[in-house]
Amino acid sequence: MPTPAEPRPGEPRPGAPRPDGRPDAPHPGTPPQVPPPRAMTIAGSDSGGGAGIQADLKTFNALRVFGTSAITALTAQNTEGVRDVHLVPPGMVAAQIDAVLDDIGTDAAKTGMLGTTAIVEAVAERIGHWRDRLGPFPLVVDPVMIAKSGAPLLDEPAREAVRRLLLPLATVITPNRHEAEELAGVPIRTLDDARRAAQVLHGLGPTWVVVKGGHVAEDSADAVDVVYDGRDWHLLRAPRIATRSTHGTGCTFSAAITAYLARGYGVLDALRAAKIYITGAIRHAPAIGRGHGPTCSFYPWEAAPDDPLGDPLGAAAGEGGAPNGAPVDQAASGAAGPEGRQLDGGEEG
Ligand SMILES: Nc1ncnc2c1ncn2[C@@H]1O[C@H](COP(=O)(O)OP(=O)(O)OP(=O)(O)O)[C@@H](O)[C@H]1O
Ligand SMILES: Cc1ncc(CO)c(N)n1
Repeated sequence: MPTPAEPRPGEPRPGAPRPDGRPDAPHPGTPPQVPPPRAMTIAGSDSGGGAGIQADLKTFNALRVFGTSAITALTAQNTEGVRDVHLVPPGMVAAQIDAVLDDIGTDAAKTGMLGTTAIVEAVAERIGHWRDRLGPFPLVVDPVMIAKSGAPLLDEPAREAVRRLLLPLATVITPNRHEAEELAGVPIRTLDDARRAAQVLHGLGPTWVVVKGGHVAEDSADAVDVVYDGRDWHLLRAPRIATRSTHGTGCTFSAAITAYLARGYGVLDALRAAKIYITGAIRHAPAIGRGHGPTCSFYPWEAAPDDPLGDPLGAAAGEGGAPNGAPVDQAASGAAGPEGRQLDGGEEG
């Protein structure tokens, strides 16, 4: 019988307690674990659990990505509104980012509620620093400004800081109608207005712009998001669901984009997969609270318990060994929504 290999000098014996007191990696006899993709959210806490950090971490988890966080603010919030806000000192926001990225690293990150200019400055500075150290991980900027209930989540002067410091760092920005109007200075009523705003926003430095359509043409049958990368136009189209459960839809959508980027999807595939996810999460929203209820982050587990949204775009979407291996448009041309409907309005001139 072969004798078990002796550990080399300096290596711990399998199963022995680690000198730093941290739990040892796999229990002897268990197969080696492949570490999951990692995603970080830098955002505000929503005590009601439907938006902000909570929506982001639930979404990362549902999409099988290990989530980490830096909290920028505490909100006392529920489905009816925001009762109070307590901002985290910018140095503490930076310390959370440093603690996570110094040890755990990340495969993608997103920002949500940032509150003030000082927090925007701290976040932009630390992201620049850690991208220099770790490599240029993708960053999704959801330029959150006001809650659905109307409460401000970013003060007026900080908008300029978002425009100047954060948008140029972004791989993808995901403004809703109001945020796109504010940042681009373009009023939006129609999809053509959204295209005009996307063009202006692209000029501010992000690689991809998604102007979300939740609040554009609200009487139309579909919820359509306009996508622009400086060269090509795409539409993310899905049926508009008649519901009051739309609290945190923007957070959940941008978190899903971040999760798919962390999993190695190309940007357009990540957007298409995230659109499928948010549509399903809205459709399966639970009846929670008296106001605008949350969406259902874990609906894929109920629909297919053995394969929760393994790959909504089909095997071609390029996870694992061959990220982005498939031609993006070929992969997406087969992407049907939860209704079996085509989600992508296709390329446009
Ligand atoms: N009723 C709906 N039915 C289907 N999709 C929707 C609906 N409302 C929003 N969406 C989609 O959800 C995503 C988020 O868009 P939305 O414009 O609601 O973000 P938001 O206003 O930033 O949300 P929030 O402020 O609640 O976080 C987009 O893909 C949008 O098209
Ligand atoms: C903390 C937080 N972030 C974002 C939003 C936007 O939905 C919210 N309502 N609360």
